[in-house]
Amino acid sequence: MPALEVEALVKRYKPDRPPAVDGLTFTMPRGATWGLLGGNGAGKTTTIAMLLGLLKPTSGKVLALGHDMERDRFTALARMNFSSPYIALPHRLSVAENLRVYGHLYGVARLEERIGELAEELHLADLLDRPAGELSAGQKTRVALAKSLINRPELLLLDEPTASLDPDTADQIRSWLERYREATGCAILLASHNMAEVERLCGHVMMLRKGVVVDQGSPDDLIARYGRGNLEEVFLDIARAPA
Ligand SMILES: Nc1ncnc2c1ncn2[C@@H]1O[C@H](COP(=O)(O)OP(=O)(O)OP(=O)(O)O)[C@@H](O)[C@H]1O
Repeated sequence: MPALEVEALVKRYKPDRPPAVDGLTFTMPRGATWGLLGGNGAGKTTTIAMLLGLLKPTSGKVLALGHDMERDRFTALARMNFSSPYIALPHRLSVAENLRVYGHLYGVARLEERIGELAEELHLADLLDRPAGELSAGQKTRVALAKSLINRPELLLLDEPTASLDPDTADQIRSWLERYREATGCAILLASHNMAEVERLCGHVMMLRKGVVVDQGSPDDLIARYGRGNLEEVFLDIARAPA
């Protein structure tokens, strides 16, 4: 069974505006890491919000780990998780309290042990007693990632997973994500503007433009097909092509 099956997904926010996502169809296998790329406003966040069931699609269908997100959302959500720089954690709660709240929501067994593991792996030990609202942007990103892993998800949706991280920390997080995927077989869909990150982590990328996938393939395939030296150059070619 695939991690995600998405069929003809459409989101139209306003009847007089073009759809933000316009007929997205794809099947992402278990254990894969895929990238969702596109310029500002291409529809990445809207797509992720629909995949999570946070936003109701205008039409189309999403099956996450075999569960229909319209009818059986809560069974699917227990086995998946997400992280986004756009969703703030409760500000007054400490980092540890935040992780406890989410851990309880997901019914995580041996929660304190899990929080300890994540604190060690993501170097959060010094932050556990600090209020989430007082952290720097990069520290918040790491805490959001810890939150997204609290229930050992089988499907992880990451919107800009290394936003605001310094190059050293971002590199550690990417290595950690690779190890997590290898150890657990978790499927990861990530939206990112960092092409080097996508080239390193993703086996397949979908290029979105105005809510439509205009090209897709492995980073190596795309680079070869466009006759370019890296994914950033491919991205620029696609983004600047006439509509
Ligand atoms: N709540 C909303 N109401 C109306 N239009 C919206 C809403 N949210 C997003 N849009 C529009 O939908 C389109 C896609 O936006 P979305 O946030 O999904 O893009 P994105 O690819 O994530 O962009 P970015 O890289 O800037 O984060 C944009 O044209 C945006 O203006």
